[in-house]
Amino acid sequence: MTDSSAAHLQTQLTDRMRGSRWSRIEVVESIGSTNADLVARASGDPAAVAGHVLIALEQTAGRGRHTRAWESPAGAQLAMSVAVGVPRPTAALGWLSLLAGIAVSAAIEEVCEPLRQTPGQVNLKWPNDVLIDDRKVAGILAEFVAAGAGDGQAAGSGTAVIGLGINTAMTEEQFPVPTATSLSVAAGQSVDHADLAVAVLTSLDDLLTLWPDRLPDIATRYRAQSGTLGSQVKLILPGDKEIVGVAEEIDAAGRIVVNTGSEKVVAAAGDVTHLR
Ligand SMILES: O=C(O)CCCC[C@@H]1SC[C@@H]2NC(=O)N[C@@H]21
Repeated sequence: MTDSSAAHLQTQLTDRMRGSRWSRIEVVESIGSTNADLVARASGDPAAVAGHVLIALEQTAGRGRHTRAWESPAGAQLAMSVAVGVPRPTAALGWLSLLAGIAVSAAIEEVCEPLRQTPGQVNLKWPNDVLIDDRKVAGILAEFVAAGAGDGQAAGSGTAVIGLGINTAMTEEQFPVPTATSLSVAAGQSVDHADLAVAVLTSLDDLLTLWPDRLPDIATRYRAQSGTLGSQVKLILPGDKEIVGVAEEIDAAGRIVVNTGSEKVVAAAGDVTHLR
């Protein structure tokens, strides 16, 4: 029988990620929110938490974008947060969550053979929803904790906590919305959480070597994986204003640029629907 305990997963991951930027990997059976936990730790000692990874087999108060709740039923999702040191102020902070989307979609394609066969079947909806056949399989929430005045770090520096939830074994009955999916439903394959976590952490490690100095290289990879860029989209902006247009590009700050025909709207946040 395979050992699916938190302690076993932690030992496997610590072993397999040795030598990477991920200096400490912790796996817990249950937690409120892995993001909330790392954010709290980063607020106490920002420098000490960079490189930490926290995984939970279950979250009881998972956090989604726009203060929504996020469901993480026991054993059915890879729920993981990583802490990344941000040593100096940068306008490219928004790219961290986009970069995480690339890492997640690449990892899914790596571990799910059936999904690798059809390029574009796994794609990204701006900013960082990971879709399979237009249904959401993974979400990402990046939060920034600025270093306090007394931390001895440069102003504008801090820690980014990037949280990601990948629905691995969730069933149709467990989906919070009909537009959700999981790897088992979409690919008909059960995925080993250790293999998936290693693939995500390795890909993140690689992509972070390009951030923030080589944004064009990250942008090229984002565009290749994006279902949004070049498409006709509906964008609901904070405050509920709706626009329709072609998603043309992502700017240096990670904002989407939508051309409505009469103007170019640049948005840092919002909800996109792909129209075609
Ligand atoms: O699409 C979204 O709304 C973002 C969802 C992010 C969920 C992950 S699960 C691990 C980490 N901990 C949380 O509380 N949220 C993120």
